[in-house]
Parts: sequence; structure tokens; C-alpha cells
Amino acid sequence: MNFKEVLLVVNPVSGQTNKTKIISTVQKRLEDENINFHLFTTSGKNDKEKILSKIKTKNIDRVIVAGGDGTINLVAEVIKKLELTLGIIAAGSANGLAENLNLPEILTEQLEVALGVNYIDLDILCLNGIICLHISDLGINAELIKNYENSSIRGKLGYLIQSIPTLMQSEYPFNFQIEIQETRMEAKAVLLGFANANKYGTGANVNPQGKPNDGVFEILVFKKLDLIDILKTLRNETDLDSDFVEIIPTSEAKITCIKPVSFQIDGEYIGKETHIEIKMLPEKLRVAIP
Ligand SMILES: Nc1ncnc2c1ncn2[C@@H]1O[C@H](COP(=O)(O)OP(=O)(O)OP(=O)(O)O)[C@@H](O)[C@H]1O
Repeated sequence: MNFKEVLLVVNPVSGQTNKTKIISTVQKRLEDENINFHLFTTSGKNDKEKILSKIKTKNIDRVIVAGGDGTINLVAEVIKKLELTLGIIAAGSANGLAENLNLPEILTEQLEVALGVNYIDLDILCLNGIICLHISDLGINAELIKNYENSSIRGKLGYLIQSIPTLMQSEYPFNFQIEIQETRMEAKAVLLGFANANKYGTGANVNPQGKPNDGVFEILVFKKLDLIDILKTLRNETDLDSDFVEIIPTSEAKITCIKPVSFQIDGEYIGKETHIEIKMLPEKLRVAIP
């Protein structure tokens, strides 16, 4: 291995995985290779500053993150301007980025990938100043995420259980104005997605042609809630009906809605918004992949 100082960033509260096991497995594997192991446990407060300081003072040359998408994005924000490869041990409740990068599910296999030589230079989307590595959206899915975050049942089951009351209370469809350079268009949609990847963390393949490293993202205009079409995305089918979803590739956009609409980035509920400015950052994020 061509690195000497590895930092493992662990979120102790993400998902339901055993973090002690992750820490001891990483530590043991690095000891076997005579590589120095450094640990940072997130607290939810000033983590970015503390991680950056640790990287600088310990001359870190590989970072591994064990957490959910929120923790991955936090570390990405810190290292995006540094020449570091990020290894991912998916340990969240939905793990959308890991699902998109086809990362293995077994810890020892995840670790070999995280310490390996293969990588992808991921595009980094920026929405209203917040980074996004796979999918953000306005509308019904963000409402689902908000209600899921407030519910007591975790995992995909919790997401499913609270979907019925959410759908019944929602005021969808929503009216959006999409502005791309000089072009403006109106869209009525249940959900307006901004995708740098193919799938949601649930596995739904909503953007089959999207590539996470092509400098382009896709605006997904979901026009209706159609069970058959939703099942198609979950079965990884690639011929999505244009009456169900219209896909607009671009590298920047401005979205306006008159009434505030629920907004989420990579699975984290942000709030209700009327304006979203989306651009591609000039930096890339180097992530270790199988
Ligand atoms: N020690 C801590 N105590 C409480 N909250 C924390 C702590 N460390 C990090 N957090 C919070 O955890 C959240 C990020 O969680 P993360 O997204 O990684 O996990 P998840 O929600 O279980 O996974 P996923 O996004 O994949 O569903 C952030 O809001 C962050 O502030």
C-alpha cells in the first residue's frame, strides 16, 4: 500500500452497524501492514474543522469514512480540495452513495476496497452552497425523508410505513420554474430530482443513463406517482416512460417555486425552499471503488 497514515472517521450514531467492530477491524488490518492508524469520532459539532486539523497535523495520506451519506458528505467537504482518496465503509441507514458505487456489503471486503488502488473522480454538485454526491430533490421524497427522520422506526421499513400518511397529506403536484442558462421552462411535478448518480438508497434506478463522473447532472421531472413505473425503477429497468419521468442533462440550473417545497440533499432533509441554485464544483472527489 502506498500510504503511511490512515485516518478513520467514524460516526458513532449513524445506522445500526457495530462501530467498535469496524474500528478494531480497520486498526488490525493497518497494523498488519505497518501503517499508522488514526481515529476521529464525530460529535455532530465542528467536525469539519477538527478533521481538517487532524489531516494536517498527522500528515494523513488516506481517509476512510464509516457512516451514512451525511458523514460521507461531511468528510467530502473537508477533503475535496486536498489530493486524498476517500475509502467508504457504508454504515448508515440507507447508504445511497455506496449503493451507486456498487460497494460490497461485507466489512472486510469494504475495507479492501477502501484501501485499494481503484478509484473514481466523482463530480461534486453544489445546491444552495451544500454539496451533493448522489441525489437531491424537491417535493414528495423530501417530505418522506422529513417524516422518516421524525419517526421512530429506522431502515427501509420505517421509510415505507410512514409513506402512506405522507402521501395522503402532501399537496403534490408542485409547480416549478426551471432556468438553464437563457432557457426557462415550467414543470408540474410530484418530485423534481437532481441526480449525479443512478439510484436512490432504496435501490430505485431513476436515472439509468446518468454517470457520476461526466461533469453533468440530470434534472428528473417526475410527472406522476405511478406504481408500475416506480416498480420498474426498483427492478433496475432502463426504459422509463417519458410520461412518468422527463430527464434533462445539464451542468447548472436555477429552480424557482412560488410556494416553499420540501428539499433534501443525499437523504438529509434541508427544509422548505422556494429557490435552488445548482452548479457543478470545479473540484472532484476521488473515491476508492471495487
Ligand atoms: N456523536 C454524534 N452524536 C449525534 N449526532 C451526530 C454525531 N456525529 C454525527 N452526528 C450527526 O449524524 C448525522 C449524519 O448521519 P449519517 O447521514 O451519516 O447517518 P444516517 O442518517 O444513519 O445514514 P443515511 O444518511 O445513510 O441514512 C449528521 O446530522 C451529524 O450531525
